[in-house]
Amino acid sequence: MAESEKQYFIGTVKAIFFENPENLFKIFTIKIKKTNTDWDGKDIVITGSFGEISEEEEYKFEGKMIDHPKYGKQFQADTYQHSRPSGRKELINFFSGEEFPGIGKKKAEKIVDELGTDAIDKILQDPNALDFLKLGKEKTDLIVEQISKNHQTEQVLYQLSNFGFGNVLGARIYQKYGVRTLEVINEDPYSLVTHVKGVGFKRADELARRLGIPEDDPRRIKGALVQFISVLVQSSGDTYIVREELLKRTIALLQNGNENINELKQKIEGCLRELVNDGVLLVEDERVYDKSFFDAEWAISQSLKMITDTYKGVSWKNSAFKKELKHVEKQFKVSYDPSQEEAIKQSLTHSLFLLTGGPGTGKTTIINGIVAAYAKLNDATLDPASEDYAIALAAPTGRAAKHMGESTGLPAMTIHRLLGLTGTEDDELAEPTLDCKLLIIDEMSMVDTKLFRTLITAVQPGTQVVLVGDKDQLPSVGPGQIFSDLINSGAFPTTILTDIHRQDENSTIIQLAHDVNEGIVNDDFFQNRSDRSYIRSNSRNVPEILSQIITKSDERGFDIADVQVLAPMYRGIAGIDNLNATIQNVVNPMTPKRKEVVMGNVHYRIKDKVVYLVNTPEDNVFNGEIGKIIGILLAKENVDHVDKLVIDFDGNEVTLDRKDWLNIALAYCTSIHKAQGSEFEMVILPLVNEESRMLRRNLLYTAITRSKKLLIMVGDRSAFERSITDQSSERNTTLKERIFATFEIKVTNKEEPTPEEKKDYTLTLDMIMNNAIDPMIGMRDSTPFDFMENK
Ligand SMILES: Nc1ncnc2c1ncn2[C@@H]1O[C@H](COP(=O)(O)OP(=O)(O)OP(=O)(O)O)[C@@H](O)[C@H]1O
Repeated sequence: MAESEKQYFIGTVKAIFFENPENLFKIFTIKIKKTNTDWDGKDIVITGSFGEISEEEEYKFEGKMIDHPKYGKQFQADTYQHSRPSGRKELINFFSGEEFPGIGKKKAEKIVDELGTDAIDKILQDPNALDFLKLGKEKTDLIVEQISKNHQTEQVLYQLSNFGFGNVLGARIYQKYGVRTLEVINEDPYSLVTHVKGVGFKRADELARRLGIPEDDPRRIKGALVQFISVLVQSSGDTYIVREELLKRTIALLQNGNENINELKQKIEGCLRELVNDGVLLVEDERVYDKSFFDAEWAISQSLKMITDTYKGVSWKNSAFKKELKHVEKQFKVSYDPSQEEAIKQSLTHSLFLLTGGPGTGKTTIINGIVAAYAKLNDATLDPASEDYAIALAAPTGRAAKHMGESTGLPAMTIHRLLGLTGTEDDELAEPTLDCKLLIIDEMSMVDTKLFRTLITAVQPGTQVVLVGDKDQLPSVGPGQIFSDLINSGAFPTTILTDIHRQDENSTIIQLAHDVNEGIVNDDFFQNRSDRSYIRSNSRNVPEILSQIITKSDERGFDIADVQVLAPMYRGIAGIDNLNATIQNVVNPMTPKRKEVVMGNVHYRIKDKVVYLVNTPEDNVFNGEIGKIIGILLAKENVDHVDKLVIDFDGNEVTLDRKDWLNIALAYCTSIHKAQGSEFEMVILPLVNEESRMLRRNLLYTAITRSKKLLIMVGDRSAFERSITDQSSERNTTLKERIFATFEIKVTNKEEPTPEEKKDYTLTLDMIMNNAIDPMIGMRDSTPFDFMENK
């Protein structure tokens, strides 16, 4: 075999034994006709991403031989083609065959004489290549269509690989646009930025350059604008971008030093107008929105107005309320304090009520009271099996929903489940309706703009809605700060609970959380108490210290399921990925006889603690749920020939094929964001100076409040101090303004944000023009995905 020649196999597909519909990955065997490798078997297993592969058909596969640790030698194909007739005789038979009526042997000979032995390629590249036959347009088109139909998918994937897209991304692009892929790309490669996850502006830009699209082409400018809006909204959590900021960033990205900046700016503004005309973006005053966020904020405020307008009030008197509350207090063996009593009353007498409070202030106790008193006063049934049952309880995470269900004794579910959402892009288009009279949502701080839009627009006239949460926790991962915007609008009755009721003499964690929330930094924070301690460490020593703590906690009888390490970031020596590997080696190490499967850099073994990263309602597993691996089924041991993991999510056993392992991660250490809505017996919290740009009060507060019994803080003292003193700035949203407008609330004395509250928009156009400032400052080595997701 010549050095430069690629390894190939030509053969007929015998049996396809694995296909992943998501990414076109397939595994099959072929009967070999020809190869330039030294493989001397009759068959070979081929793996790779392919469009349509049909059994009994002949293909040529190019790629390389690999030695799979379990399955032995296989051929990993990176390109493939339907075997084409190549010799003169074969080609003449092909063209004169039944597939092409109207072409006899003579005409077939003519084609090969004229176009040569690569006639098929020539016809695929140029649909006019057959014009010389003078068959007439209709007939010629039919022949060209027939040829391309046979070779289309592979043609597209082949072309995509020429464009530099790997198998996975290429397959994803093909899945989006199908046979129109090349047409779409040629027309506007930047549309990939909007439509295909994983293709960013830079990638589309490289493609555009190859296709000869000029640098100042409007398609390029629009691609940059759309990309920036999407990245900035996701990274900042804002629902819009300040126009000047967007222009600056776009100029900085597009300029190459030669053009006139003012001209470029005008062009960008022209493209911005076109995107607005096309309904992709929306500009209002100095704000630029992705139109879907603009619409969502309006839809939310209008639904809230409908809910308050259609509420008819109550038929019972205050004396009846007082009487029923006494019964409820007796039932729950509790005596509600005045603010708690007021909260229950407000919730029962209003269409929409907001309840916020820190840990242990009695939110759950109040929800119980609301439900019980509501049932009594409205003569409503609490029997979920009854046709008349009309109470819906939900929370953003499975864990929080479970907690709600356990404390009320009534069915509670995730908001996704309640609304029949799938957790995929399709949710954007969903318009569910909610058939209930009382709706209570817990952990409201985690609900983002898009989810709240779907939730609140589903509510029917006359429903009473109670939204409960802790406004001081981290805001939602997705854009928006719904709960605090609703509270700060002042448009709805709200109770802010401040008194701590949890009676545990030895507990100092809750008080610590409240102190952090008030910005109190003192020595007490770093003192060791019976339920919390602080261990000073730099980032390098964090893994070793954590290993020791976990070994000790194991000796003290803590189940690893109850011990949770929470960290702010994925990267770094004290980051989530490294700590997971470290802890796994301590609590669940590999031994020669154990089974293990590997995915990327992650090893999975029986007993490993894992977290689920997406919503799969059909299996009843949701994002953030923690489970334990209880079985590993190797491909060679099962009929499907695929590696499988069996995971126990709290009694719900789910089997995941290898292709679904992207949906899980090791969970000895998770992000603080992911832990929202969950509580753990023991929390270990490493914070180090390297994470300084992430360290904010609400992050530390959220982490501390996840701990029920024991809290161990490890890291740089200054990292903790900074977390307490650095308040996060408000997100930029306009929900409050929409509420003011919809509810016709006159805003007087509108407060200007303080300089610290304003986002850091200090880059001036001049500085960028002079190349004095890196326009990607603060963004280059980090994205929100660094700490929001694990990929
Ligand atoms: N008025 C009260 N009198 C006595 N105990 C109370 C009162 N209110 C709440 N509690 C008790 O305080 C503890 C904390 O209450 P609860 O769980 O309702 O608070 P929470 O705000 O939901 O807290 P978290 O968010 O941490 O779960 C519980 O043990 C509860 O029984």
